[in-house]
Amino acid sequence: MTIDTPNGNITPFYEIKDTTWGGRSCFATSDIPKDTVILEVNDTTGSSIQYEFRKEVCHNCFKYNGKSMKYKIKTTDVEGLLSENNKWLKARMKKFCGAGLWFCSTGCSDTYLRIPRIIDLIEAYEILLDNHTKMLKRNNPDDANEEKLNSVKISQSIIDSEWRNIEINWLPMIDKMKYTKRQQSLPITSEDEYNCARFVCNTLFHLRTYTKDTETGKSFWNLQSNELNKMMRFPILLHFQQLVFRTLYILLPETLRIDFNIGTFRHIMGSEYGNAFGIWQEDESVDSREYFGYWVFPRASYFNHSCIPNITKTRNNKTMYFTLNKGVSQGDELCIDYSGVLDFTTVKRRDFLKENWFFDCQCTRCKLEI
Ligand SMILES: C[S@@+](CC[C@H](N)C(=O)[O-])C[C@H]1O[C@@H](n2cnc3c(N)ncnc32)[C@H](O)[C@@H]1O
Repeated sequence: MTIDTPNGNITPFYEIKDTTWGGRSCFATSDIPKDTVILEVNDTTGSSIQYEFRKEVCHNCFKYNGKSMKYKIKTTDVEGLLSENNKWLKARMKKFCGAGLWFCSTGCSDTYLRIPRIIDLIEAYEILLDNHTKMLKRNNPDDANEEKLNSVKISQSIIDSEWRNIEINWLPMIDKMKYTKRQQSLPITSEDEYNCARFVCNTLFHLRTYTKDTETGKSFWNLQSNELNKMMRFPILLHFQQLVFRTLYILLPETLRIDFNIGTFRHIMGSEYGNAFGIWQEDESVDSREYFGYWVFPRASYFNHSCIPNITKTRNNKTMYFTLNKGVSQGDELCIDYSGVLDFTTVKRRDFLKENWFFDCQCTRCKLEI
């Protein structure tokens, strides 16, 4: 059974309500039989393929066969899509490198190229690729400083004040600079920052479609942010985020920079920590499947975790399905498994959730076992 509602975007199977134990959660609105697909989503607001899989995973359907994908976007594919606004790309067409996108078939690259205004994202990706190629030739000072950057003390006021510093001092300084001087102010970045910058571009691009008056856009802006928890655990992330922000502020083309500001950037990053789903290899067991990257589906981000989940997540190409693995009664909480460690002992499992997801699990199994 799949969802079939008049507007296709609100499931009739559950309602989202506040709880006293774990923020908002989803509750069945009626008795629902096993095997019902209670949510089906393909409206990602942002996705990212891991750097090491960038050539081996199709950027359209996420197919993987252990080898480099055969198809890249060609200059001739892009020429017809260019508009007045793609000034950078127009000037650089002869040197076009494929924007770091690989596909399993011409069908997949054609489908990708048919996404409305995809040229704006291709342009941003190509700019980042060009910058990354230059960065590869430079020594990254952070490699030696990692330990120091990870020992910084983090609190909400420290995070806020670091961003205020960027806003008050760095932005006005950059705004005054001419193009060439701005380029010289680009920070040195590595593969991780390059990949993260691509994820932010991807999100900015999708948020043009999923505006605040759409169900997906509304859900995106309502996502819980895990900025503080994540940075307290990995202090280096504050420095990392600022490198990505500064890179994007200097490089983003006009078409994607309209809604780009510190607030949006922090929400994109903060909500990714704790809400993103893994893009896992299909048709492989949990123990041997590859992790290709992650993506955000705001409408699917209201499921809490349970160590005896009643929902199973699956992926088919670009769609995720949330299917009941047992029958539920009206009012039951509907939960997924975040962790993949349900076989661990109670203590280990709870420690894992605390370490990686920053919460003390309040599910019925944990309550029973402790
Ligand atoms: C993907 S969100 C789920 C929706 C979230 N409750 C909300 O209001 O946005 C994940 C967050 O929900 C909370 N959460 C999820 N499962 C939980 C559980 N079993 N026990 C306690 N808190 C939980 C944690 O704060 C976690 O960071």
